[in-house]
Amino acid sequence: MPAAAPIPANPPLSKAFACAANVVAAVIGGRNLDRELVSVPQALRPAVQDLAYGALRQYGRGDALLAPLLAKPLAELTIRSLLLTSVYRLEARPDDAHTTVDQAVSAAALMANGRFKSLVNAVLRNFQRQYATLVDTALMHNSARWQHPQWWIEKVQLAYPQQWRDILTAGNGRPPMTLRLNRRRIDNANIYIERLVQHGIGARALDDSAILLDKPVPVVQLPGFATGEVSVQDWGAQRAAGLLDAQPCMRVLDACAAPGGKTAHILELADVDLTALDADAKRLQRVAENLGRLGLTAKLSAADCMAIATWWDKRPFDRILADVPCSASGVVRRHPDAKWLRRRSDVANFARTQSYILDALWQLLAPGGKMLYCTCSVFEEENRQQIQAFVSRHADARRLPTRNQQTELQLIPSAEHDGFYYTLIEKNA
Ligand SMILES: C[S@@+](CC[C@H](N)C(=O)[O-])C[C@H]1O[C@@H](n2cnc3c(N)ncnc32)[C@H](O)[C@@H]1O
Repeated sequence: MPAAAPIPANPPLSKAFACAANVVAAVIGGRNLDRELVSVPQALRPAVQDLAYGALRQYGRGDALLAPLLAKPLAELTIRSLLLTSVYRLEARPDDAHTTVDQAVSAAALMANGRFKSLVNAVLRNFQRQYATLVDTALMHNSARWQHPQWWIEKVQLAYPQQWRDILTAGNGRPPMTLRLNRRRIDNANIYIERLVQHGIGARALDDSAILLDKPVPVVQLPGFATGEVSVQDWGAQRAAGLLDAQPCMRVLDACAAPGGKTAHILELADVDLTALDADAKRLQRVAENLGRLGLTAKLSAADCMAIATWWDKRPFDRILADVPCSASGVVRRHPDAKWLRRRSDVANFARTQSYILDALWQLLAPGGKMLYCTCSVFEEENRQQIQAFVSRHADARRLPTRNQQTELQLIPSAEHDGFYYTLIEKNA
């Protein structure tokens, strides 16, 4: 096999465009964005990631902007994806429009035997000429205006008559990067912030242990990361360990643990006897890595938490964290592919699985014990409706206050945290 040509240190943008177009086409075809990005050569990855994330974040808008410029829908998915990434960059970098068009046309020459080079050139030049009219027309479509599928917009509007615009807008933004201090190692956020500043990283404290960075940085640049002084964890996710209220020596189950952010936080706050399960053995490996870096220990088991007979030793748990698989509608800005890949029916499927998981885990809870149910969703079927149905099925379940006497906490995505739902349920003694 001939050796692959080496990629230069600063590869031309055309290569990034061609590669991003392939990634976006794969995602439109149903593949996972992050998994596709893993196979992108390292030298190209930052540029490809920016183009692919950007194009997918505003896919509804890009699609509507391009439609009037194409005589008929473009069957060649990679070329359509090249146009989507080009339109994203033209809007994001209006100062660099000449380079965008030039490099996108060069990318087209590298793809599909160069058959679409003239078409790409013509579409992008027309895009520039007709921009104002195209935007006016596109914004008449809801999915272009709010950059989410129509069914998703309707669900959020119905559930949040006041806040739906904020929720959708937050879903289209760039996610914040937040750190969690390991309170076993550092007990004052301001001390760590001073160290960040010495490393040229701006940040502010959100509470005693959560620190919001002014902008994301690679973890290798964080002082003390490798030695377990801090972890990266969204502020909304940091609510879990405190709400669970695990006390020293308790038996705790983290039933859906990977990659282990909440597992580690629980262990940082108290010396508990913790079992961390995940159905995905590969993802469970990340729990092991995270705990190793932080110097923490738990019993790890790759198991389906509902298949109790395969892993449970019949000793009840005092606390259970059920951070269940969900639509991830509260963290869509971190996974912009999800909103276009999901179907309305997926939400009902997630809700069904969540109810099975809840019923299975309830059998494992000691009388007087507490189970914390958590999703990173803003959809009611997975949250309020799920828990209302659960307590009506289980006469021995009682909901406890989470904050201000409310028995549930629905965080909507904001500049400071992602969207999360929490509710704490106690089993009658
Ligand atoms: C929302 S993620 C958990 C995030 C994690 N608690 C954290 O804070 O890092 C949901 C996890 O549930 C796992 N999962 C899905 N179905 C499961 C099942 N039946 N039993 C155990 N784990 C399951 C998935 O593999 C996924 O890792």
